[in-house]
Amino acid sequence: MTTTALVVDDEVDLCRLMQITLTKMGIKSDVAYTLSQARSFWKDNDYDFCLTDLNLPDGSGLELVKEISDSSSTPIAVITAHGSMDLAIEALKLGAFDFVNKPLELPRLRQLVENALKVIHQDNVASATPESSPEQKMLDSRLIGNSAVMHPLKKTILKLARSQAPVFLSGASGTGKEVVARLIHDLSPRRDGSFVPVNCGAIPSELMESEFFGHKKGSFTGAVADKQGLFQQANGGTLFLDEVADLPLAMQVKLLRAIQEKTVRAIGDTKEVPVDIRILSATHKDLSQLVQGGAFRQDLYYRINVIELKLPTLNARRDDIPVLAEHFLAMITNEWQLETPPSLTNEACERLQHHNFAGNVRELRNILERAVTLAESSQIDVNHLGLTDIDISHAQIPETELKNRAVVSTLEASEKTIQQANEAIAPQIQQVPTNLHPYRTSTQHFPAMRQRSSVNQAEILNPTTSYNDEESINPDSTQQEGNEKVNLSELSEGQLPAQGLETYLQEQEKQLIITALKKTGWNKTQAAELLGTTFRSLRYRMKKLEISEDESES
Ligand SMILES: Nc1ncnc2c1ncn2[C@@H]1O[C@H](COP(=O)(O)OP(=O)(O)OP(=O)(O)O)[C@@H](O)[C@H]1O
Repeated sequence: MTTTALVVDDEVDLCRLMQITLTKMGIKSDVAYTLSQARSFWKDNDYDFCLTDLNLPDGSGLELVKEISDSSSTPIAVITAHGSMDLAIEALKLGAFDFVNKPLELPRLRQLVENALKVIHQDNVASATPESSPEQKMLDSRLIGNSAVMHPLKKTILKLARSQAPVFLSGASGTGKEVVARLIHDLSPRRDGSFVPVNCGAIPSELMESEFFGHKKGSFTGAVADKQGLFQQANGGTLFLDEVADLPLAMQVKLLRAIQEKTVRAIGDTKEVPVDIRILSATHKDLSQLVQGGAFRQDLYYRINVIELKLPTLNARRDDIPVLAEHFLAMITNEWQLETPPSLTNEACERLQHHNFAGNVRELRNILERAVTLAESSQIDVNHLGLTDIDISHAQIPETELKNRAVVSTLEASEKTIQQANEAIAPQIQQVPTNLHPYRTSTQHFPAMRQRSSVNQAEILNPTTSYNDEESINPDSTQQEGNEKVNLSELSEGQLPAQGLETYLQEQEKQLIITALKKTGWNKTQAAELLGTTFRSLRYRMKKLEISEDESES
């Protein structure tokens, strides 16, 4: 079937040029010279896409964008006067899928039309198989969750994937911003191009320009060969600026220019190279606040934040926890090549649904990975989860307040708040799960506990027991017999680990495992016993922490 298009512009010559281009691409088109004519054509015909100028004799093309986007899924693109970026952004916000500047460059026009054709093709496939379009399947298999908040989110993602508009993904850490960015790319007409993720906070500022735009050989000391920048790597695809809030101000100016001009110039090069990229960006920080404080440029913010997509926290979609857990357990089974797929007991699943997830979906995945290594069988029960915060189902406390009260998650909570939390919750706690495995001691796992060594905190971990440091290393004293005690924490009173909690814990874990292995002459079965864990778990940890027998020499 022939594709049909409506072209709207009051410049006769330009319309003719566009029509010739479309005909060459196998597309039949009608031309309207005014807004009212365009409306009338639109009413009487069934076009596959529309291309409109914004400046029409009897009104603005933005009206047409709004009317068509509100009433159909037909892709509509706009033609803007050179430099009128604000109008282009407004059109994208209203639902236009792309824009092209005047004076019209034919390669750019062709590229826009090709993207439109891909979107039309996707729509045709989707309408032929409404229940299971390939796009819907991809979305459902990679963005897990069917809760009430996820439905509109998924619908928006499908819509945004068709557009070329820059999308800003906001939301707390671990909510799935990168997952969504990849999906937007893979569902878009750009899917055949590259998805290039870049962690803006991880590039040293002196290397940033070269990383983004590339360099020519010899342009500075150390530039031993030509290097392609990230913009060029993403040409034809998507550039994902993760942690965009961490861009230094000087780099923000250069980035803005490249995004606006759609050209880049490598360090040491004399010519600008055109790039065709879509920008997606994300941060867990409040970017608008950074703009207000002067740490982030308003013009760049405006340019990358054409459409904001806010991702919900896991606490706001607890209904999704079982299905997410099932998904991660299946992934773990696959990745670790487990013979028997692990599963959660009903109690464990319920406990997870009542956990305060400060780290969102990432935290859930980590909890499950740990639980699988700790469980002796394929059944994961509550004690394997190692959750030491308060079961929030028992406490009628608002979520925001709980966030402050969850001792594990918010180490910065004040002494007073923790005590208040204990007082409020203590009567309702029957048995807070404590994982007394040596690897998961309170001292080791929660270094900040030491600095606030009040009885109340210990009660949160176990209301019936208060540990001193020695006991917390291994409460099972029989296992400690004959073994010298290991000083697990090198932190002095009031200190937090400079290297961050995860690294600190990993170092401690490694130290403990090596100690046990040394004591048993590197016999893993005996070392596992000594550590009170399983052979399988020890083997996994050794692999994860890259402990090899070579270290027996050290
Ligand atoms: N809805 C989801 N379905 C399946 N996996 C998910 C989902 N959301 C997040 N994840 C998983 O959780 C982990 C964290 O996700 P991701 O890196 O996308 O989060 P983020 O919001 O970008 O985090 P950060 O702000 O820290 O960079 C990843 O392992 C990801 O695969």
